[in-house]
Amino acid sequence: MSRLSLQDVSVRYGNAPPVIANLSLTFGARDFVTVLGPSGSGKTTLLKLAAGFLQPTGGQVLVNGEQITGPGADRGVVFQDDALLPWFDALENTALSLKLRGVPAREYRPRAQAVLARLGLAGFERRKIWELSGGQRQRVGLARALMAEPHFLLMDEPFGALDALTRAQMHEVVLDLWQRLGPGILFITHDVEEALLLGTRLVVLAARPGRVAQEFGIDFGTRLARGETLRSVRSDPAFVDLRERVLDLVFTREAAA
Ligand SMILES: Nc1ncnc2c1ncn2[C@@H]1O[C@H](COP(=O)(O)OP(=O)(O)OP(=O)(O)O)[C@@H](O)[C@H]1O
Repeated sequence: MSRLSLQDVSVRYGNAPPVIANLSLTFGARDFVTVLGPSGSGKTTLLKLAAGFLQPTGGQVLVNGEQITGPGADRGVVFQDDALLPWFDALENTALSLKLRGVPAREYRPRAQAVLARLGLAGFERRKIWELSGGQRQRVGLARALMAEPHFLLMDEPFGALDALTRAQMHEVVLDLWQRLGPGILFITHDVEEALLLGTRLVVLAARPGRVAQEFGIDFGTRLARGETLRSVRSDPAFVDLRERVLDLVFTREAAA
């Protein structure tokens, strides 16, 4: 089973104080780790380390015990600004990495079509990016990340710009693909409810330097994925209590920083 491990990592930009110090975090297939923390606590930096876009100045990032040296097909990345190419259609954006590698269209088309259909975009393959809604664009971003059948999905506030209803729909999409395909997910968010509703583990970071303040094991996402309603989960006293505790933890620390 695949495991991604950040071991005692630190990041320092130039001579400035460290942005992340001695942070350790390991997750594997079927883990859904949500990461919450005040602005500047190093959430995006953490994701860049896991993606291999950035090398730590101390410590190691390992996939299955091997130190990573850069991005890899085993790790799919989704950002908030989905970085889709507006002059390509949904299918070409989905298949972009295969297209760039020279894989012929007759091979990448059916694969991209299947992934788009899984994300509810059957019939939208030929639409240009500017002809899609925000939620549909994020689905294309997700489809692109899924094309290589990654073992890990790394998501940086992917739904931050969406309205509440579309965001709730995207939560269902992500929980469904997590349940069916089982990648390990690292999901960065600013939103306490989102962090609680999706994850199996919630990691709260503290700032200056970025480090793990606390970790909680949670089952709300698993319950939603199994069919419990959002209303029932959100009104569960365990959910309400934990939301208050986490809000306290994040905002008290933010105020103190
Ligand atoms: N390339 C860079 N050069 C110098 N400093 C950087 C660079 N990238 C990030 N930083 C600094 O590192 C710190 C952590 O940034 P990061 O984006 O990881 O935090 P974050 O928790 O994701 O913040 P936010 O919630 O505001 O997105 C910030 O103080 C930021 O200014």
